[in-house]
Amino acid sequence: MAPELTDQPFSYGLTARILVVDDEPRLLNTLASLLRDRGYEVTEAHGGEKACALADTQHFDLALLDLRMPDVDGFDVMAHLTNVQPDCGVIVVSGESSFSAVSRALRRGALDYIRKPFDPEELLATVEGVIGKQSLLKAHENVQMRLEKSEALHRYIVNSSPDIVFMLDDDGHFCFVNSKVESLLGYQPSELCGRHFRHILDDRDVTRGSYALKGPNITADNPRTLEVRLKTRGSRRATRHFEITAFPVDPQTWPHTGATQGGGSGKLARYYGTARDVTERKEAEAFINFQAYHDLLTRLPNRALFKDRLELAITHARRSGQKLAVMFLDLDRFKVINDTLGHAMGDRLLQAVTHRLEKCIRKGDTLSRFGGDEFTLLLPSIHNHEDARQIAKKLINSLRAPFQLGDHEVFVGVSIGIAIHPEAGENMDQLIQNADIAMYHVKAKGKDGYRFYSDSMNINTANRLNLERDLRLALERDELRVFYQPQVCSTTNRVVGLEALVRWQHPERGLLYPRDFLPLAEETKLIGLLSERVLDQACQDVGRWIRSGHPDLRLAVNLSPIQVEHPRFVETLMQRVEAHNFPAGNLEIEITENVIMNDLEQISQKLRELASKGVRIAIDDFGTGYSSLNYLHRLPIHTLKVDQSFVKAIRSGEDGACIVNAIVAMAHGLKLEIVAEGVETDEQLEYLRGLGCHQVQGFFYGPARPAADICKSLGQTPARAASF
Ligand SMILES: Nc1nc2c(ncn2[C@@H]2O[C@H](COP(=O)(O)O[C@H]3[C@@H](O)[C@H](n4cnc5c(=O)[nH]c(N)nc54)O[C@@H]3COP(=O)(O)O)[C@@H](O)[C@H]2O)c(=O)[nH]1
Repeated sequence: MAPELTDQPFSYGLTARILVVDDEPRLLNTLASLLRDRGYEVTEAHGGEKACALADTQHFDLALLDLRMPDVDGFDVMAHLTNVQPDCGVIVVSGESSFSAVSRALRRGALDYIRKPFDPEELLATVEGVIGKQSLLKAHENVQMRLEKSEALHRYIVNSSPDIVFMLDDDGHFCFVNSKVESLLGYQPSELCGRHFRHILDDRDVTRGSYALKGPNITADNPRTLEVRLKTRGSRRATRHFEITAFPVDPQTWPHTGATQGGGSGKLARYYGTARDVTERKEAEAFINFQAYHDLLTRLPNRALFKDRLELAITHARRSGQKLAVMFLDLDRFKVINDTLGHAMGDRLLQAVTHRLEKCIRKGDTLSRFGGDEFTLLLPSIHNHEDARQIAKKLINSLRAPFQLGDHEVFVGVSIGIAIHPEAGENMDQLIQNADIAMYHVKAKGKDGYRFYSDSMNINTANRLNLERDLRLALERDELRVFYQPQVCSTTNRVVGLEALVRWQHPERGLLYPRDFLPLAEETKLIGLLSERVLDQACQDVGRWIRSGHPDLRLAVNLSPIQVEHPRFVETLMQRVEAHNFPAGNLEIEITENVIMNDLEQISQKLRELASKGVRIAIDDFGTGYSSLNYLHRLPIHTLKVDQSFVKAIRSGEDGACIVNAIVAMAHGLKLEIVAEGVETDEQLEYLRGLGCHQVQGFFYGPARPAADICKSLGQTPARAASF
């Protein structure tokens, strides 16, 4: 027995404290002596009033109570004791023998009844019996209380666990689940009990999750751990990530069956464990992972992920014998917009561009942001070049419409280089590099277009470095030459103009053509210096011829987009022209439509400035670029140069020639001069004459030649190439 377990210590056996109440002093005394002799701690109360007063101040385990007393009777004392000391047992010792009095006393809570006069032994036996019962009851209450406390403590600990705590039977039905399941997933523990845990597994994890407990080797030392997604309750259909650890239940230590929260299969609990919510960790991991492989601004795959996918696609293409395409996309005019409107607008533009580009591709394609305004696109399975061409056109067209950035309407274009596997590269690096090289060729040709990589574009890195070094030396050593190709009046056969075309007299490789070194000059920005040299030389040569009797002779010079886009373009050009005293009215600059459209506003301003100084403007390769006719009458344009490809088409019949017809008719309508390029045959010349195209240029009259040759021929009639 453990009396300290009670709130008010109970006096067991001989140490029990007994209150004896009677209005007869003699009887009171006898009773008290009898009990004291047995070792009880006895307090005497002479009458009911005294008894109530004692009960207010002292604790008793038992009261021996006379019923019939004046003023405050036994029933009143019982009522008072019930109030102030409900644990105190009562034995009625009374002369009252009526059934109703006895029954009333017992109903009011008396534990026994002894009739006066009493037999001392019987009385002591009754007292002992009642005290024994009392202490048993008390002990039971204590045990009960301890159990309840212990149960509450364990329940508190289990329910306060940050994890879901569960027990499952052999089939995987819940036997128990703590209330954490409600705050984490929204289920009531009672609704889960008896249900299979599959019920809360996310559909994607049902198979893996269901088999997780099937393994034979789950032991206390080798618990089963797995990560699964669990469904939350309700219509949100959200899932959260959990790390589950399941241990086997030892039937020796937990031999109980069934559910502890209602329902249940009645089977033995087989597993117990915890499910820890790791959603935040998983989301953080997913974010870190996303960040490592994606560009956060556009949310596109980054360079690393692109390379990874390309590597896989190449392996697959090799196995299946299929082709794949890599495109390198570089935005035109992005830098200007970014510098003018600020980086925030630049970022918005990149997002909007991404959005449009994404709409042009299929699910299996990979569009990535390679850096800055560069994107790469992988088309993992194409049939032929035509497939890639269609996509490239789609991408270019998708960016044609203006972008609205706040109050600003801006235009961007895109230059696309395409490398097809396996022709344009066997491995990942080659393909990306070659697509990049092809893209540079688009840029050099006036941007906003696409080109397929071809071997002629490639100069490997070592060659590239050598070539760059050689080109710098060429500028120092004055190895660049300016050749001139005549522009001839088709009716008089007289030379009306000369197009300056650069050549490089390489000390080892001989005469090099622009295609061999201009892309590199553009890339390395040597184009500026190179163009200055060409212009200086051409102004000197042609200026001399003008002064020596050919006052109307026109000098046509090609300009690189990089030159035109330079903020000090007009100033620099005019400085050189004036330095050579070259008449501005004899100078015609050739630019492509794409250069104009790249930055219509800026370029128009520059062209107007030049035109106001007398410089003529020619649109080179007309018909191959934007072909946005709108700018023609808004800009000070003097000449349209019909591209060679249209002139070549003349020989293939009427269909091929119809573009030339249209361009010439339009030029007449707009009162523009027209020069047909690439004229090689009589047939082409006749056709053009017939159309009223009065100026022609091409091998028919001869290729571009050095100044010395031109000098000799000037004034002569170059009827055929041989005479020029
Ligand atoms: N920025 C600068 N660009 C320049 C300069 N010099 C040349 N270029 C650009 O290089 C392109 C190629 O020039 P080139 O190899 O000299 O070819 C020119 C002619 O040789 C060629 N042509 C002329 N007639 C015919 C012909 O009958 N058939 C035929 N197959 N080819 C012919 O065409 C080129 C001239 O074309 P265009 O410029 O369109 O008038 C050249 O296109 C320039 O863009 C330079 O100094 N700076």
